[in-house]
Amino acid sequence: MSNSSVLITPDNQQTVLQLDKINKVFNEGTPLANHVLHDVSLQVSRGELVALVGTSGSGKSTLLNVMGLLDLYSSGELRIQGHLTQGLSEQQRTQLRSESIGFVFQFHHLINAFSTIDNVLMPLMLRYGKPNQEQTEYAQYLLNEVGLANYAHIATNRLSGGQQQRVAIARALVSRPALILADEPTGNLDTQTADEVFDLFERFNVEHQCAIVIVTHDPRLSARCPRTIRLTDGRIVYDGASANLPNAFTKTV
Ligand SMILES: Nc1ncnc2c1ncn2[C@@H]1O[C@H](COP(=O)(O)OP(=O)(O)OP(=O)(O)O)[C@@H](O)[C@H]1O
Repeated sequence: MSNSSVLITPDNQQTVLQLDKINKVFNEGTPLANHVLHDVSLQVSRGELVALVGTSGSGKSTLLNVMGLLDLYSSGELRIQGHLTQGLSEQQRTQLRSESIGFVFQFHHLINAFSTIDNVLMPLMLRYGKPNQEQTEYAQYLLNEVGLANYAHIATNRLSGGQQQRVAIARALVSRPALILADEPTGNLDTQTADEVFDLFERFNVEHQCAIVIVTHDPRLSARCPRTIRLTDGRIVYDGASANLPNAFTKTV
């Protein structure tokens, strides 16, 4: 399925994520200092589906963690839905994160002992406490959407890997975020299941108009994203249409 139908026009285009000259130095000021991100500038608008690619160690996860306010950056400016993130307290960062961003990781971090629907509701429970009827109905709607309508009350450790990743996607969407950040979400799935999980990202991207940035080593999946950003040694070396990615940059491992 192509994503070319995304309804972005100049009128409703809205910047969800903006990075200006972001640098990240681990262990700054120590002999172990490691300058991993170098002047990374990019913008992601509502409804975009973006692949973040690059060889192992190029800084993809570091960049995703910075974008998601899971890690601090060393210099530059980062805005999420127009909010400047510099100088926010930990509590404010957590609030902005939980209001604006949904995460999907390779290892989905579901809580095994909990039912599927409680896992989906977890971000809302952490924020608001006991879920209300509208929230529960929305979680059930998302489970229907990811093909798990009948699994709501089954413990997640009884689901297959692909099913668990579907639960993680529903969980990422439950707070209706403007941005989904996914780090190798299909990394431990077989090809067919990876394709099916990716179909869901495409569908939610179009139907909910959430922006999605997805780290992947799989060139088949990055080719399905209209836009690719490629990192080499923590620098953006390509940012444009995936279809125009130079051959020299198609290697994603
Ligand atoms: N907490 C940390 N402290 C110091 N260096 C780190 C830390 N986390 C990551 N790095 C370094 O940052 C660089 C980029 O790592 P990162 O995990 O972002 O790469 P990646 O492109 O996601 O790699 P992969 O595709 O293998 O997951 C590596 O050199 C790594 O060693």
